[in-house]
Amino acid sequence: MARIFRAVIMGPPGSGKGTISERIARTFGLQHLSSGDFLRENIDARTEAGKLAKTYIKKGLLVPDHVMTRLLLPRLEEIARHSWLLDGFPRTLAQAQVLNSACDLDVVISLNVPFETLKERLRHRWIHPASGRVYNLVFNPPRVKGVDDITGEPLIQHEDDKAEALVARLRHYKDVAKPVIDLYKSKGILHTFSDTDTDHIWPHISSMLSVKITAPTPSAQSTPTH
Ligand SMILES: Nc1ncnc2c1ncn2[C@@H]1O[C@H](COP(=O)(O)OP(=O)(O)OP(=O)(O)O)[C@@H](O)[C@H]1O
Ligand SMILES: O=c1ccn([C@@H]2O[C@H](COP(=O)(O)OP(=O)(O)O)[C@@H](O)[C@H]2O)c(=O)[nH]1
Repeated sequence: MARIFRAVIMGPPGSGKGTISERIARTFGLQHLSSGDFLRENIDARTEAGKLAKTYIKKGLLVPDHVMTRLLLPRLEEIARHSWLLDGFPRTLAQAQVLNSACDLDVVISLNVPFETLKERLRHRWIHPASGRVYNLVFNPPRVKGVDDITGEPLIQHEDDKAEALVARLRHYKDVAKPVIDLYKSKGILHTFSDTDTDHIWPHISSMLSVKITAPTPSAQSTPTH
């Protein structure tokens, strides 16, 4: 049986986590779990956690750690027999520590994209809210302007993708993510990719994952075969 592979992708807003996650999931057959999409599903389904999360998201705040972990960990257990890629979680050191005690990660991908590029991308980002599909008027425009390719439904723009809010958002991301990145660096599982373009980063991520996904686990290597 193929072994289970667990990966996390991190990066500031607009760094291409959603775009790259979609490619990773498609190419390597990993289940993609986006914390933002999962929260929105819970909000739409009016679950208790969804109702609580909405009060924070509406104010532009992070959802408290205990709410996030209570929501995400059971979902991870449900898909425990699959290989997965987590996008948007963990976001804080407390979340990383809880995840740490629940499972061993194989790889953490960290995206490093210049600020000017992030600003430019988010200005042109349009989203199909029901599916989480992401477009960019320059990079990957929808076939028909303002409309989702698959469903034909209207696309929307996030309020906080406006340039004015971005500096604060990025600063906040850096402060919160730094200890998480340091933790994964110290564990030797952090892989950082720096470029202005997902299409340039993608071949490097793809070849790194090809090697890691087919490599035997250290425990499998040491287990004698009978
Ligand atoms: N791990 C998390 N911890 C706390 N809050 C979270 C977490 N993941 C998502 N959220 C909340 O859900 C909101 C939407 O998340 P989502 O990842 O879709 O977008 P974002 O954080 O605005 O960034 P991006 O532009 O990278 O997509 C966040 O603004 C935050 O309030
Ligand atoms: O090389 C790239 C990668 C992404 N994008 C666009 O940049 C925006 C942010 O990407 P994404 O939502 O994947 O990033 P995230 O916020 O999830 O990290 C989206 O409009 C993408 O279509 C882009 O223009 N060039």
